[in-house]
Amino acid sequence: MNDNLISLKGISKYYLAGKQKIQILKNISLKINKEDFAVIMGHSGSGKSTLINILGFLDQKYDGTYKFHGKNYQQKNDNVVSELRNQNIGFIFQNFKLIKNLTVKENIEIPTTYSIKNDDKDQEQELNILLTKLGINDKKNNYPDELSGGQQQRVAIARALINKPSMIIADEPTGALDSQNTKDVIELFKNLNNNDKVTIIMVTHDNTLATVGNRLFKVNDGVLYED
Ligand SMILES: Nc1ncnc2c1ncn2[C@@H]1O[C@H](COP(=O)(O)OP(=O)(O)OP(=O)(O)O)[C@@H](O)[C@H]1O
Repeated sequence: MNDNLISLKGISKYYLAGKQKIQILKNISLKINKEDFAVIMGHSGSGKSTLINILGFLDQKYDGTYKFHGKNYQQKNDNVVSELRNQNIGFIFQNFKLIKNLTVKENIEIPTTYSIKNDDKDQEQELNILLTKLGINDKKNNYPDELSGGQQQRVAIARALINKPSMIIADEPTGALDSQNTKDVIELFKNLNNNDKVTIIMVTHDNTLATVGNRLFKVNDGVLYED
């Protein structure tokens, strides 16, 4: 199967520094298929976050063409793009980005506030399945501060998965984790990719993770290479 999910053609991105236009991404072309687990590496400041912000529809200001499932969303209004993001993409960050004064359960349910309402009972069941799968079912009513780093990242992963996204974008998801938790997160990603057919795009600085996916990309000074 070679089902195309993402197609970038000639993507360039510029920022203004005073009057000077600085090119951050340089003519990037790329295809990612549904079954891919793509790892993106590169030096600090090379443009990785800029690239995944575009892939995740967090940034619509770029030159070139981005097609998702064969469709171009660059000119669509914010509501259409938010819905697309909410229903298709789960985001995971290095620092978890959990909300401190919400419980684990409440944090995970945040994305469902904006989606078409499931039956409350279905949602509760869905949440329990997810928490059990991630080994944090006993932490449902705890606050993020009461959890270890590895547990907090699993909460963030549950939040990313609650709407059943077709794609996960993970920016340094293991950057704040020890080696055992890193292994667990990668195993989970592999499982999601293999069994649940979730596309994974993961940025990492960790050389030991270069080969965990089936695709390896390197960004060097705004230019993308496939290894
Ligand atoms: N809003 C902005 N305005 C101006 N320049 C920016 C902006 N955001 C990013 N940059 C610049 O774009 C370049 C690429 O940044 P980006 O965050 O994509 O790098 P990165 O590869 O993700 O780095 P890191 O590994 O440190 O997270 C950097 O030189 C950065 O300073």
